[in-house]
Amino acid sequence: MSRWKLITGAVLFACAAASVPPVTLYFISRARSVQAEQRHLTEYAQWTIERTQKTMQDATGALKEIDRQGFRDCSPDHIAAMRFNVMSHRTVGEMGFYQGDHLACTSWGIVDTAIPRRLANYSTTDGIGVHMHVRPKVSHGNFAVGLEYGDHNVMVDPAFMVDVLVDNEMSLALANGKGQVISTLNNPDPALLKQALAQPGSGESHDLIYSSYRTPDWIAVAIEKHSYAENDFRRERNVLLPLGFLLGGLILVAVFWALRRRLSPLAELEIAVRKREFVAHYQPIVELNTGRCVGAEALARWKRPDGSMIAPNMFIPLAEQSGLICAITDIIMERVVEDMRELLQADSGCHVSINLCARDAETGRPLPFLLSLLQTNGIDPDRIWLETTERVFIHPDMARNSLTQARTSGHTIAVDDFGTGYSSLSVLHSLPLDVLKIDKSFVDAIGSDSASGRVIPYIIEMANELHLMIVAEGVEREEQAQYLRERGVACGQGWLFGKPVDPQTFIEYFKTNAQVKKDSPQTTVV
Ligand SMILES: Nc1nc2c(ncn2[C@@H]2O[C@@H]3COP(=O)(O)O[C@H]4[C@@H](O)[C@H](n5cnc6c(=O)[nH]c(N)nc65)O[C@@H]4COP(=O)(O)O[C@H]3[C@H]2O)c(=O)[nH]1
Repeated sequence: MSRWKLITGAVLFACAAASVPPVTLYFISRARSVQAEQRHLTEYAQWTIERTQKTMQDATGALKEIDRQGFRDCSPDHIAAMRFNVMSHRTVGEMGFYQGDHLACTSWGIVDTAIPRRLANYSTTDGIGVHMHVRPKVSHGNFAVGLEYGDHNVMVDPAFMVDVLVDNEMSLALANGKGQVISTLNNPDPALLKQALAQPGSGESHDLIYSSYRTPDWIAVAIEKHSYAENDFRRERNVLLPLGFLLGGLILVAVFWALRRRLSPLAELEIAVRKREFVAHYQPIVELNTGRCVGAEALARWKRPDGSMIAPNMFIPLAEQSGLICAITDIIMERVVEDMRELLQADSGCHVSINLCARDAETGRPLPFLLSLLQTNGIDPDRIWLETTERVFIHPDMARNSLTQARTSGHTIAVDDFGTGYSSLSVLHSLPLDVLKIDKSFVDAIGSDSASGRVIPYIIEMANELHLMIVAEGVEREEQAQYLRERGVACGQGWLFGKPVDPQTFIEYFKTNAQVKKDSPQTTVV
């Protein structure tokens, strides 16, 4: 994924993720405030049913009392007993007695018009017949709830059933167990009441909240305006929203921290190592006297997914610092074997030089891996040169062990960038070295009167004294090649002969330049 895509994706993700906690907590605080208000409404619905049950208890008490007294004759004593019952039960408005299929007398006296007995709308679980909306024909009073037990009935004002002290503009409704409304207080919204009676529990419409409470005989519904939940909502919001913004902020910080980390050069390099995004390019090494190509140095390139190549000086220092260099060395070794297998298997006189970082040169870590790789692919270890730098010689004892091991395995050992370090002659003498590569800075200075230019004959002399083969690096001009040739330097590497190229181009170059060129020391340039 490209850097910009990653940044855009991360910014979008961070914004989306950071908005989740405040938005969620906003809705949670709203839901909590609505739930709190609904609990409050449920309590009112419960109280309404308690009130109804008390009313029923009082009214059925009156009915059972008169039934127990055994009057069945509408005698003055019977009527007096009914009056007494009405007076001693607060919720009872009037009491009546049926004889056969019509009302014979009430607490008001003998009924002289024909009032037929009707079937109750339904019966409660304790056997009381309920007439839901009765207009008392004797007293011409308001609509009442008629309760019937045996042959007696009572008229109850439905307002008693919802006689609850409500706050705000709360409205109440009481219905029987089948959802038929018996009494209301403060005109509850009909549509919402219908919804509340149809499904148990709590709910809301855009401006109202309701809660219902049920028993087998009764359903009570309490309804009020949404705005009454506002106070709770404000309180909840004041606590939860800052927490939401804090969490959102933490998410932003975490995402940007992760993004920064992901975009850091080290993270990029780690991913590149994991994805094995490294390839080797090969720079020819040429025999100066004959112009014959004798091998190449494998130079790492970081090949990005978009095809661009990153030069080693951009990532090798970080790789060395972070320890990722070990993995990169292994990848390059594998690439060399893959790329050059056929050339190295054939007795073509071609070698490939692989760079070892200082730590690997000291510890010898990659040697067993390299050896098994070469054995598996049928390549003689003497086809592989190992390049190390003078830095390794700070710990000559460690370097001696691993370099000896490498040499015993058959590899040629070269000291790279020679002249840039501070190795003494005695240290160099004590180490198992085969090749000395003169650093480009000295080759650049050939022909000039600079200090570097004056040093090069001494480096050559020292290498000869130590019986080391010399490869001069960074040869760009023919006069440099001529100078080196005249002083017996065996090989050169540089743009004069060829720049580092991809494996296929190098193989073609090698095939063209592997023979001795008698006429001209120069080779075909890639
Ligand atoms: N201007 C100029 N430059 C020339 C000329 N001839 C060669 N060069 C450059 O000099 C460097 C030679 O490699 P080095 O001294 O081993 O220096 C290498 C080596 O120290 C390190 N390196 C490269 N690949 C690896 C690797 O696989 N492992 C390790 N540990 N280090 C590596 O990175 C350094 C730089 O490599 P490159 O950028 O490929 O640069 C290469 C090469 O492209 C020339 O005539 N003119």
